[in-house]
Amino acid sequence: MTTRAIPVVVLAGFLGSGKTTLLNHLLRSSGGTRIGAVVNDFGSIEIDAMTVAGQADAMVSLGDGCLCCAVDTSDLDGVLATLARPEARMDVIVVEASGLAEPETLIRMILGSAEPGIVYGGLVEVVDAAEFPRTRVAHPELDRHVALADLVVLNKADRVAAADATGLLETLSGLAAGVPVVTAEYGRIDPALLYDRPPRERPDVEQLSFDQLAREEYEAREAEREAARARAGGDGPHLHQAYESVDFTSDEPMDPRRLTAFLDARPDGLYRVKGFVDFGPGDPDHMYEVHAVGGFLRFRPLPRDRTDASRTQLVLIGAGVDTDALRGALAEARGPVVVPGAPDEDPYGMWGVLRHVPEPEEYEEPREPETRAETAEPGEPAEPADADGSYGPGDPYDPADDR
Ligand SMILES: Nc1nc2c(ncn2[C@@H]2O[C@H](COP(=O)(O)OP(=O)(O)OP(=O)(O)O)[C@@H](O)[C@H]2O)c(=O)[nH]1
Repeated sequence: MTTRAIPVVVLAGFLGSGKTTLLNHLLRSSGGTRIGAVVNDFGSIEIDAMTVAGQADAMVSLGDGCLCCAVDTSDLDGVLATLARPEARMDVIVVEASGLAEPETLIRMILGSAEPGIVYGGLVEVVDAAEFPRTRVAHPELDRHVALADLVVLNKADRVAAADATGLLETLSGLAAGVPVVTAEYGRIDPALLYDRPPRERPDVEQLSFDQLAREEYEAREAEREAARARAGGDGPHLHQAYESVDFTSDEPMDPRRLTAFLDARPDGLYRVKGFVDFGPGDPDHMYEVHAVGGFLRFRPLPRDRTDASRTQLVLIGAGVDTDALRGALAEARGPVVVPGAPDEDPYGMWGVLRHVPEPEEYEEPREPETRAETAEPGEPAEPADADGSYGPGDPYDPADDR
């Protein structure tokens, strides 16, 4: 029996570009390919890890801080060694970098890994179509990240006009000369772009030449880039140097009006918010996943019996933000707990949240029409609650739509 080296693919992209969404798409559409996921969260609450857990064949979280800053690379080596054990039977390992990571450093760490069972499998750079023009101005180093990629995914194509998407594709193709640039919505790319489908029984000689070629090609390209960087005066500042994160946890439910007022008026520098919110009596049946990226804000209801999240856990990431003020504002947005049916109950309190809930069709994997008909229970509504497909306060949120 031959043992082939397992490709390690690095999934990078600026804060909120859609890396976890893409990783989850790969995991859901793996079609038998065994994927090991390594997730590196920037904050100490591991929101990404919680979102990915349960879907991967094996998931390891390397939390709190950018992996690329680790002086000691043994953490990553240890994780790769565990996932590469023959008993784990992995076909591919995907390392999701934090949104502030330097992909270059991560690639070097993988190439320099002492683990013989792995081979560097390429860099996928995810770009947020709606935010890239702005973030690129603030962070010119993003151009360098795109240039390093082996595959560029122009994600969130649904958020820009077709003409803007075309312009962005041209820009990205110019930056990443010679590599594929694909557009995507919710990270739905063809997994074959990243790895071969179960490449189990390949003859020795083919495996060797394939892996060897990939490495040699990368090393030649890297040497060229290294020389170009040295001529230009080095790597420049790392993204995460300017950013700070605030973690917030509360066992007390959050007040929907005060939390949405805070989020709707969030300071400019606060680029990313993610996590889970418990609105207590505001919606006893659901926890809410929240995401803010730049000017974009979304809540997504998660039936309580189908999520491990049980209390409010938020990570806020920004540059030039007053972290104490953020903590104070979040503390102010807690409770008081309203007793259902009591006179001071706020029946419209959740409206501000529901305004930011997308229709499930927007973010779900497309389903075959007959799948829904087959899985529907007798009497279960076949259509969303309202004629326009939206959910409003009082409408039952159908857990089947979360599937
Ligand atoms: N409209 C739209 N939203 C998207 C798309 N892809 C992802 N999102 C949303 O963007 C938000 C951030 O997505 P994530 O996958 O968490 O982004 P990330 O890159 O992992 O974020 P960080 O780990 O914080 O850097 C979530 O609300 C996603 O549902 C897309 O193609 N279109």
